[in-house]
Amino acid sequence: MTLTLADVRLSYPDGDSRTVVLDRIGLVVPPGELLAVTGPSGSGKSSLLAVAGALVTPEAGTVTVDGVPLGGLRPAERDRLRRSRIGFVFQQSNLLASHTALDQLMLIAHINGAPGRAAAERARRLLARVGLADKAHRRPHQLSGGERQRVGVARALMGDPAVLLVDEPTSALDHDRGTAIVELLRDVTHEHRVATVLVTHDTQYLPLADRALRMCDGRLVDHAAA
Ligand SMILES: Nc1ncnc2c1ncn2[C@@H]1O[C@H](COP(=O)(O)OP(=O)(O)OP(=O)(O)O)[C@@H](O)[C@H]1O
Repeated sequence: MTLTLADVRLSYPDGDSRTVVLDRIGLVVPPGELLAVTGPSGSGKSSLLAVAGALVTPEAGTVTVDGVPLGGLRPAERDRLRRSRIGFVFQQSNLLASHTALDQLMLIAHINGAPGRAAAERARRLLARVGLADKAHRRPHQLSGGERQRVGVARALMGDPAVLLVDEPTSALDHDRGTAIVELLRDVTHEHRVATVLVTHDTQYLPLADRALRMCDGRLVDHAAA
């Protein structure tokens, strides 16, 4: 299984006590599955992504990415695994203003130490896959919000991740463009056999996912139980 969380617990100090943000989370996301996670503001959705993405270390429990338990890794090894096996797509696409769409992807190839011709071909293929073949040389301000998110999806796939973590990608988009982004995420999840966790406030997108769970006070529950 590509992404596994077992009995994961995270809390933050809150005055004299602590607020439990993730409460004994168990989750398995297999390759090729788009899992949508909804839930009210403050319920722990972003914290779940931070722990799954090796950005925050939980107090208890284990997170396993692509067969590797994160708990046993030194910080440098964890950083390497994050770079090589985990892709992130953010609420705002977080693109570099001075870089073209193609350069945003090539930056990943540079960071991973393989910026050659094969990487350039992969970058062009991915941009074509997200519908931007003819806009590869545009900078972010020359793209629409939906197009910027498409670049963000292509960039996240550039490093050939096993896990894709997506935080509110539709929040700045209207319904049609939001639907198109979630459908794109579902399709590339299937094609690239990545394990994708999509956090969204918006329950209208849930039918597009392969599976949907709800965060409720730090627990992950089925929608029927929420
Ligand atoms: N670094 C931190 N220190 C202290 N408390 C934190 C920290 N990060 C998050 N929290 C708290 O943890 C809880 C869960 O936050 P989280 O961002 O995971 O929720 P969320 O479901 O993603 O919310 P939203 O939908 O508003 O983005 C909140 O009560 C938040 O205030």
